[in-house]
Amino acid sequence: MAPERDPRIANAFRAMRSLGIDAETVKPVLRRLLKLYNRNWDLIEEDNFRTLADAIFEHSDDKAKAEKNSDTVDEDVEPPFKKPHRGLPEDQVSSTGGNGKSIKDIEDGEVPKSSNDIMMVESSQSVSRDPTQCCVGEAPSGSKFKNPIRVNSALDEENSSKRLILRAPCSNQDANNCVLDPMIRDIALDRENGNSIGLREIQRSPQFAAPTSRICPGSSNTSEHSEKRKKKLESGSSYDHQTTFQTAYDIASSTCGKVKVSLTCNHDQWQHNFRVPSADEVLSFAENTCHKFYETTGAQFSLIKLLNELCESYLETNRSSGNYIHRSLSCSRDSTREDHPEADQGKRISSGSGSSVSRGHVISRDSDKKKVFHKVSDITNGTEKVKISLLDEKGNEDLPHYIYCPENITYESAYVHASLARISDEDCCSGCIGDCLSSSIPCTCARDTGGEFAYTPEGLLNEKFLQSCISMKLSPKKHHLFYCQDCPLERAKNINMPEKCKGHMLRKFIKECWRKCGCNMQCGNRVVQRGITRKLQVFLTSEGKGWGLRTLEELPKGSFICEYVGEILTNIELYERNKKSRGDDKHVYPVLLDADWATEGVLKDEDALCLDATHYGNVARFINHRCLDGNLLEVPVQVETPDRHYYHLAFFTTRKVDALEELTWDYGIDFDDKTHPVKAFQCHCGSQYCRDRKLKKNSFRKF
Ligand SMILES: C[S@@+](CC[C@H](N)C(=O)[O-])C[C@H]1O[C@@H](n2cnc3c(N)ncnc32)[C@H](O)[C@@H]1O
Repeated sequence: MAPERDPRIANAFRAMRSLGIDAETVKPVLRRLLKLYNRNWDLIEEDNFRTLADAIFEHSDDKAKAEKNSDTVDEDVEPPFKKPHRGLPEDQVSSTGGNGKSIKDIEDGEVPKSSNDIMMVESSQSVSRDPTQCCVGEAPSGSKFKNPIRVNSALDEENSSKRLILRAPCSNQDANNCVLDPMIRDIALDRENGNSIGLREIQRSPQFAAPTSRICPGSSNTSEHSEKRKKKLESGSSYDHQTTFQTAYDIASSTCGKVKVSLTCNHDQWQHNFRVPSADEVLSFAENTCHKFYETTGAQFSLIKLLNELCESYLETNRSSGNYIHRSLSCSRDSTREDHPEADQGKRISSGSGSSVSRGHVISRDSDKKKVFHKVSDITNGTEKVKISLLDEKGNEDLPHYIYCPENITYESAYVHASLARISDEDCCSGCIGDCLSSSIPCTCARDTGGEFAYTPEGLLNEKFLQSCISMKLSPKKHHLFYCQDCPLERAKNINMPEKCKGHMLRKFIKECWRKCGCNMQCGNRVVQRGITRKLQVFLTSEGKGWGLRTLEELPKGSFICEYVGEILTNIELYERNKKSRGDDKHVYPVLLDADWATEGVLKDEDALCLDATHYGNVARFINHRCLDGNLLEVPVQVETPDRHYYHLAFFTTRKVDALEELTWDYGIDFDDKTHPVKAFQCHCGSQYCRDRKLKKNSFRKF
């Protein structure tokens, strides 16, 4: 062994002792390491003797395994790391002995007796989510620990995982002091356990006093890394901490191999659940993502070909212009890896709604300018049955700021009264069973649609109903418009001298079966309430309309897409909001629920409602306007209340829509009316019937 007075040896023992590792355990491992590293102390001392500590734990692991394998182990003798906890039921706190000794003792060749005890939580246990500190309970009866266990939780930034540090006072010291005593076990928080925080023991050894810093070998990955590291050491190459926890693949290459795209992953060995995927797995996953989000549906598309071409382009660009476009590539030049800091800039960020967002850089070949693109895999945060992605391939727009909400929510004063008592026998089909559409005689819920259901058995809007709605909207002749006696819109503008009502469009309602009906949720007359089922995507439009919504699949005529969801506001509240915003907002998101305003003489303010999706809304808030020939039609749907001041506004396709087509509807804007709550904008709908374009033409003629 090394000379006893070598201060580095003393330091090594001291460091291990502070981790609760006794000298007898340290000695053989340190000796082996010194031999292995050719007495290169730098490697051993690095990171506060981390390598030494690792090696000790590996050694103990190996020893335990060897003991287990050779059937010589007495069943009652506990292996050093896998010892079952005695005297306590599972999921409970247990104690174990530990040894501690001074450097002096070691130098004297003496192994000191156990002086400390530790307490630890084993397996899963629910604890409070207090972010700083909490008590998880009293020590169990029979235990010498009389004080509650303290759990400190801390975010381990290096490993992006939360760690809990458990501290327990020992029996032979003052309890208050003991909380600060180095009798601490680190316990990793099992994040996959969701709300019930699970604690998993990382390390345990009867001969160790509680370590003061974390050492956590034991995952399968760690063994993999240990193997790799051992191989490296055996092959004589110098051991480098940096490269040990990296995986690097060359993914693609130019034909001559001069330019390469490689993938590097820095995965710290302490990150428990990290499984190193193969290059093939990564590529096929990425290729699927490309198909899904970038619509690279052609069979000829291959990500690997694309990346190889990228490498070729690198050379080509160099040849032709002498400029580099390499900034987001990791490029190997003459077999020497070059580090490009930008290569690592694709980050996970969080949008205002809490959605998980990928952000990265797109290389623009023309300008050599990097742009930021956004991809959100699910803007609904899991609140809808289907995921809805968001994609900005152009990198021009900030992510939308709002909170995704799958259902309407009352803001303040709106009167939305849905009660079972209000639903009369004529408003439900309590005698029905199963699917109302399968019955030979349509039930009472079809009464409002002329005794026929509005839906087909395939869940589409039936042709007759759809056509009559479309024709009412396309030609709102006089008898399709109604005029309020005392229009809430005009009243909001001037309560004392309201102007004459400008008219509201008459609508056909669908009435869906609901809670008081005897049918089940799969009944064909429950389409809107079952929610979104189609594959949709929010994307950045190229016509300057901002974000838009498109379908990722072909949609038959009459398909239900989504309903318009937002805050339920009274018309007055909307008016006040609009006044406050002073027209500064880039986009506006209100729709009026005015389909039934004509049925009552004078509508109360709290009954004149609208939906505003500015702050809270669903995917419908992204649907842009198109004059007259939009491929969607909005239909009022009665679900939970026969009171038609409040209803759902559902969108159905007016024709077959191809995959990737933008979905649009006619907002019914009067581009001349500057006072309407749905503010007119400069229309870029592109329709030949564009009303705004006509206005421009007209005003042009005037001049
Ligand atoms: C309900 S939002 C639609 C989503 C919006 N494009 C966005 O980026 O969030 C309505 C707003 O979109 C814009 N918009 C919708 N249709 C448009 C069109 N045809 N031409 C120009 N802008 C349009 C207008 O700014 C309008 O106020």
